[in-house]
Amino acid sequence: MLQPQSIYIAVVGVGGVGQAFLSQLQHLESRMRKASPPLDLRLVLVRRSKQQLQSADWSGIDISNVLTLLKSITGPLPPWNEVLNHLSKAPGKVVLVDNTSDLALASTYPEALKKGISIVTPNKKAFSDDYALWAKIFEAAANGTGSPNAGYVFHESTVGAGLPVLSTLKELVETGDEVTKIEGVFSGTMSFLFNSFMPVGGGGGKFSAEVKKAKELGYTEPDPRDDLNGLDVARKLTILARLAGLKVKSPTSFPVESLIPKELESCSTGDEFMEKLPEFDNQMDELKSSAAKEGKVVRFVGSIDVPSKAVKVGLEKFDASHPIAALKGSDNIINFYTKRYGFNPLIIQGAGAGGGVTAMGVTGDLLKVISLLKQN
Ligand SMILES: NC(=O)C1=CN([C@@H]2O[C@H](COP(=O)(O)OP(=O)(O)OC[C@H]3O[C@@H](n4cnc5c(N)ncnc54)[C@H](OP(=O)(O)O)[C@@H]3O)[C@@H](O)[C@H]2O)C=CC1
Ligand SMILES: N[C@@H](CC=O)C(=O)O
Ligand code: NA
Repeated sequence: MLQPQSIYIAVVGVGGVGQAFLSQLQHLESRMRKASPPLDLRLVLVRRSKQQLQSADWSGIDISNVLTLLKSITGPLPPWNEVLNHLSKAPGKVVLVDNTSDLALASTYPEALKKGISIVTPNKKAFSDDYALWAKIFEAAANGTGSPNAGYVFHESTVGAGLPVLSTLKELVETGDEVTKIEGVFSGTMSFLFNSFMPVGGGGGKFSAEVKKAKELGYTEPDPRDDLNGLDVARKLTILARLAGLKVKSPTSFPVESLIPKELESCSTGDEFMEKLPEFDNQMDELKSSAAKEGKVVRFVGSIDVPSKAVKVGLEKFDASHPIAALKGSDNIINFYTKRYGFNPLIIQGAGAGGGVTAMGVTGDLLKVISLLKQN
């Protein structure tokens, strides 16, 4: 009998998104095994910050037992360049799933792609840091201008988690529409915070308590200061602006409003910051009552005006009847204004953070890579 084609999967990061991804991978692996023709999706490497588990002979790791197996690993973490070299010698195509928020790891994507390793990731760093890294990634990738033997790269979950934001924008651009403006709520954490701390109609909890909840729900970045300083939204807008054709230099090259109180800017750890944040709840209460006096609520939004190349991120006041004011939970709303859609934007709305919905975007990207690899 003909052996099914094998695709080798390496996963880095097993936090909220990584664990949800592993459970979706298990589901996909079983579906692909029964498909016609069958496909063998084989997990061959799992790595976290201090441990790595590797399938010695490419035979695969039992997905259901990964976390327990990882815990038993001791000893030093192998250097990442050695891991990439090892993966490039796999007996078939390799897909690297980066579920970390590590910039150093993201900076090795061009090298991995040139070695024929495909990448799917929710990690925004590679696509939103210096423009030079973005350019190197797409010069190396087979779905950029790289060699057909190079790897493919997809990163849907870097904006709006699993919502089809990047695929929609790419299709608008590739089918010749002209995107003039993109605006909305791009952070699940910020959406959750303002929807629960300052709901339409009044009431709401203490700001610092809502930040704690957002972290517990898995919405925040590993360090919640990366959400509250506006940089997470700035990174998402950088990615969208670049896909819309603007060569945005970096996420700090345009105005970004931070919600970090001045006095807490010097906190050395995220834990210290979380501990001291309740002392500043009064500042956010003042913001809430001043907006309420005008019959409005405040929300954290972003926009890209393509013709003027203006990108900005920060707080804005909205009437209670505005769709942005009426968002619930961790919902994002992304409005694409284009020549084809005229005055009424194409709108994408739904949960913009959380392990399951983010992993869905990553698994969806894996499916896109599988379908491309099957054609080769
Ligand atoms: N949470 C969400 O809703 C969304 C998240 N994202 C993105 O998804 C990514 C993961 O987020 P999330 O799962 O919430 O984060 P977590 O903090 O829960 O998990 C991060 C994981 O990455 C591992 N890790 C960190 N640095 C390294 C490294 N250098 N080498 C190997 N492993 C490393 C950590 O290891 P260890 O377990 O040892 O600590 C951990 O397993 C981030 O880039 C985030 O921006 C995108 C959209 C939505
Ligand atoms: N921390 C981010 C996670 C998704 O990108 C957010 O809250 O939106
Ligand atoms: Na998305």
